[in-house]
Amino acid sequence: MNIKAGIVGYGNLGQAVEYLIGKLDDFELFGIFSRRETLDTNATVYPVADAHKYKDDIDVLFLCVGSATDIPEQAAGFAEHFTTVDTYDNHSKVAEHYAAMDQAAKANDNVAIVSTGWDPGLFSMNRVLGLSLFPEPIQNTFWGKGLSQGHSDAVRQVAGVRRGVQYTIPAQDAIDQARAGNGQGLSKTTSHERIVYIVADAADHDRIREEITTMPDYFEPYDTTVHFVSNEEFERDHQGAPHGGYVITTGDLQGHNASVEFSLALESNPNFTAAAMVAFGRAAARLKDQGNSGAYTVLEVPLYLLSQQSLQEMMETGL
Ligand SMILES: NC(=O)C1=CN([C@@H]2O[C@H](COP(=O)(O)OP(=O)(O)OC[C@H]3O[C@@H](n4cnc5c(N)ncnc54)[C@H](OP(=O)(O)O)[C@@H]3O)[C@@H](O)[C@H]2O)C=CC1
Ligand SMILES: N[C@@H](C[C@H]1CC(C(=O)O)=NO1)C(=O)O
Repeated sequence: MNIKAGIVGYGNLGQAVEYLIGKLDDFELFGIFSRRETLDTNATVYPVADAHKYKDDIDVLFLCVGSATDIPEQAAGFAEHFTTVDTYDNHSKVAEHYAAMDQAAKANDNVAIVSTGWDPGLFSMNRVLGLSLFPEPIQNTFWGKGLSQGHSDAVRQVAGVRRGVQYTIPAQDAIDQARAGNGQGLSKTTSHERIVYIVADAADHDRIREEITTMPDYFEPYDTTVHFVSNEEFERDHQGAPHGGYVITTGDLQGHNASVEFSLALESNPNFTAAAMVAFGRAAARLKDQGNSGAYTVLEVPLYLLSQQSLQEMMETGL
């Protein structure tokens, strides 16, 4: 299958999806849809407002836009015209997003795989797997130390923020407790701190700090520190986007302890997120080709559809 792909949004994630599509022999890039007229790419660039004109040229549209505002405002409109994949990661509003995408996709015989990536995404899959194994599971998720793209996107939406990033730091003793089977009672909010670096005018600092630290869903429950730095410091100290994390599940099986851990160590958060997104793009094209429509979470997509191999090939190699 040769999958014709489009990319909406040419930020960290969009550039990483473009790179990966260029490396894979079952995809070809139709073009990039952006709010900006010129981008640093050799690919064809189209105005994002014109995307619907190319609905018959694209098999899968990768929505590489921000989750804080872009996805809620734009994604369902794309699902009316395209089979889509997104990385929506406002966990408290995933059900709302799924319902909107399901309605738009079903009405137009499209597939929409939502909230791909690693959290939500691969971590979601491993949380379900871990919880399914034990009568009384104890499960904890930890992120970092690293740069959260979703939280960084969220701070960049605050008026007056010229540049911004957010780092997530887990408490090592909490991770140790979880690994020892003592994770019950640990909370994600007390097991992590969030550090934000912002470039903004001094007159706006107090307001920006207040807006960030009280931001629902992203920062409000956490211990969050906001630093204001010069553009030169930002340029010097805040390049790259490493990240990672752990899903740790422990339980007792007839008096025998078991510990299940899924971990990620990422030099580049956007490149890894793109890898998960493109694998689900392959699955989206296949689901559509099989005559399906509507929204899918990563939990509803048969795993073999992500692979470049067929199920038969995987069985013949012994799984
Ligand atoms: N589920 C998961 O595990 C993960 C999810 N994500 C999600 O991915 C989302 C996108 O992340 P990321 O790519 O880092 O966000 P970016 O801020 O880099 O890009 C988001 C959008 O901003 C616009 N943009 C980017 N650069 C510029 C610029 N210089 N000037 C003007 N506009 C710009 C782009 O649109 P345009 O080209 O039209 O200007 C782009 O679509 C995050 O919000 C996060 O929610 C990320 C990582 C993991
Ligand atoms: N969605 C996250 C992926 C992980 C990282 C994270 C955090 O640091 O809080 N939560 O989930 C991202 O945008 O990077």
